[in-house]
Amino acid sequence: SITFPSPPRLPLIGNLHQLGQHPHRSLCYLSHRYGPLMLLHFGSVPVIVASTAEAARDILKTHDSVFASRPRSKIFEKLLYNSRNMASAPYGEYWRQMKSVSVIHLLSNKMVRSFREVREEEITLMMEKIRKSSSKPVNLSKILSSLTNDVICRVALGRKYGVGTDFKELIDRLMRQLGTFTIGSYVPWLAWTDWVSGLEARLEKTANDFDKLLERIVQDHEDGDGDKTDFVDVLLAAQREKSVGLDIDRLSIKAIVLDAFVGGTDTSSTLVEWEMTELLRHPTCLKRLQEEVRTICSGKSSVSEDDIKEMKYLKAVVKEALRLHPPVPLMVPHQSLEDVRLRDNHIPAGTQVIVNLWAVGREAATWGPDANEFRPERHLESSSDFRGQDFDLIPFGAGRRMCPGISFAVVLNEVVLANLVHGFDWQSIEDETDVAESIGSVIRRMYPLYVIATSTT
Ligand code: HEM
Repeated sequence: SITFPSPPRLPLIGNLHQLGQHPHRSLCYLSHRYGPLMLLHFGSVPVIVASTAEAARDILKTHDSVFASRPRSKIFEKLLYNSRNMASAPYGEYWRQMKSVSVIHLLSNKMVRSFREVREEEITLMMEKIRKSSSKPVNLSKILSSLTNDVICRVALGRKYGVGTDFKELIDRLMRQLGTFTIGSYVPWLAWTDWVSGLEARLEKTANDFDKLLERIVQDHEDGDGDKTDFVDVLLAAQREKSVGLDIDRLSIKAIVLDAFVGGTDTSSTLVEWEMTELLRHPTCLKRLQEEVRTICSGKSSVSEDDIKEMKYLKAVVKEALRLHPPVPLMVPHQSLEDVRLRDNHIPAGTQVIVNLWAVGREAATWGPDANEFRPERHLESSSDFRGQDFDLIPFGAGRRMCPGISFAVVLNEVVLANLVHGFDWQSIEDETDVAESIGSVIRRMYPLYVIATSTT
């Protein structure tokens, strides 16, 4: 049986009462007492929590293929096509095919490069919006959220569905519901409460509304001229030509498109939100970054993607923000497929595992006594990266289940941040910029970031 250290638990709810509002913080705190691999119980469900780089390596590298599945979740099943999307599909042939379609056809470096114009146009629009605020406080969080939504809409669907459209309203509803906690998943005999509370009916309505909308979008693509190359076009072409080895049906197409929104929108805007928050709290870092960007782009009205390559401090700022504020701090839960021995423990098939990326990024043993401080300089001399090889920094995960959207996300992030600091001087409206965190699986700021932007161009 699993003998990892365990905090004492209560009958029925297990350790759920110890998770609090910010489980990544509570679990990190517990790991200081109970160790890098702990056993908790969420209701009646045993869950292993890994909290250090070494423990993460055990799960995501040494035993990657064993821990590559996902636990079943009623919410995912209801909202995400019965878990036939990639992110929540159990490990197996279907998931493998979906992932290779995404990695090869949708999110490859070549595809990411092909969307450069979309990024540039949307960033220009964002900069104009901020400029119009003419030194009055502006809600940067909202502007960033609509930027990432617009970019992903254009890339995935071929056109924008912005604020005020059914699509945006539905995405917001879906994201809210995906973060819902269902007691029935952990305490099976209380499952009826989810039904009585109307949750199941609400989930079903969202899933149906979303499906109708996606169905219409796919149909429009089939009826259209077909010379565009958004995700839906690429998937429809692959289906026609049977070129991917997988007989992708209509449902898989809609589920892959849905993954891009669920996995890519909030995560991408949240990262810029935290970068700007930390830069405002650390004016010397902001100044150093502005100097770098403005020197490399002197005389230019905006920053292009070619300019970014030389920006070493920019890359250090991005790494430092990802280390301290990984947008998905507890990753997506994994589950073991078969029995395995992990550090002399027998782990039965079907055991859930959570890797606490937030705790890994703040480990004093790797990052030193100032691990909790924002200090981008620490990355300037180091060659370690966040692409899944160096386990002390794994904000996108590692191994088979690693985020397929990493290149897409990083290019967008770097060019957005560089343009923001190039085009404006920034001033916080608070004495000390707030760092309170939201609840949910993507951790953004609790309150929107209001700032004063003064145009420099
Ligand atoms: C800053 C931005 C992003 C961050 C920090 C991030 C982070 C993550 C993390 C931590 C995981 C879980 C890995 C695991 O369970 O082992 C993940 C999975 C995933 N991400 Fe991202 N992500 C980002 C952007 C994106 C984008 C832009 C897309 C798509 C357009 C995307 C699509 C996905 C998908 C489909 C999965 C599931 C992969 C699987 O289960 O095999 N993500 N991401």
